[in-house]
Amino acid sequence: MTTPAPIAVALDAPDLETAARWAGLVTPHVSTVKVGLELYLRYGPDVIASVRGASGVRVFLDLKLHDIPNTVAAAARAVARLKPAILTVHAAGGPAMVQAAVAAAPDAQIAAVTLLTSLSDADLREIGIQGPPDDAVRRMAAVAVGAGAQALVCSPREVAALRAEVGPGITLITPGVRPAGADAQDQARVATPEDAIANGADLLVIGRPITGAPDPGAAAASIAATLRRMTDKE
Ligand SMILES: O=c1ccn([C@@H]2O[C@H](COP(=O)(O)O)[C@@H](O)[C@H]2O)c(=O)[nH]1
Repeated sequence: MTTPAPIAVALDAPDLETAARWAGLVTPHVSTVKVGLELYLRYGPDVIASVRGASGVRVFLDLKLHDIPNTVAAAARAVARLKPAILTVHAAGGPAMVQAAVAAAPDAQIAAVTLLTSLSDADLREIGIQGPPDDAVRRMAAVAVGAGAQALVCSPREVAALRAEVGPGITLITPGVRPAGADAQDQARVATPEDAIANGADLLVIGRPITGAPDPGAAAASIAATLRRMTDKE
C-alpha cells in the first residue's frame, strides 16, 4: 500500500451524504480531509464522525476562529472533544487569542491563518495591507508562532518566504492550490501542487479540483501520484 499524499481534501459539500461519499473516495489517496464552515454550520459535531468513517482518516477542522481570547478559548474547548488533528484560527486575532486556542485544545494542532488565499494584491491594499503579501504573512506568522501556533496557513506563493522565517519545525499548510491549467475560481494567490511542495509546503489543501471532478477518487489519486513522482526523484 502507498503512503497517503500530504493533501487535505476540502469537503465543501452541500450535504452530509456527499461529504461522506467524497471522504470515502479520497481517503485511500490522501492523509487528511477538511471540514469547513459550510458543513459544520449545517450539521454541527456529527459531521466529524460521518467524514472520519471507518477509515479513521485525520480530520482538519477549518473553523477559522476569530474573536476575543475568552470566546475563542471556549469555542476551541467545545470542539476539542471531537479530536480534530488540526484546528484553524485567524492570526489577525492576535497573540493572546492564538495562545487561548492552543491552551484550550492541547491535542489539536492549532493552525493560524495568515492572509486568505482569495485576496489579491489589490484587495490587500484596499484593506490596508501595503507592500508584498510576503511581508505581512511573515509578520503575522511570527506573532502566531510566538503565541504557540504549531502550524500556519498561507498561500503557496508565500510558503518559501515563510519557511525561511519559521524554520523546519512548523507545519505549513497551503490552500490556493490548482493543478496546471485549472480554473483559479475565487482563489487569487495560487500555485500548482508541485510548486507548493517544492517551495516547502507540508500539507496542500485542495477542494474543488478534486471534489468537482467526475471521479473525485481518481482526481485525488492523480495529484497524489504527481507528488509521489516528485519525492521519488529526490
Ligand atoms: O486562506 C485560505 C484559508 C482556507 N481556505 C479553505 O481551503 C479550501 C480551498 O478550496 P478550493 O476549492 O481548493 O479553493 C476552502 O475550504 C477554503 O475555505 C482557503 O481557500 N484559503
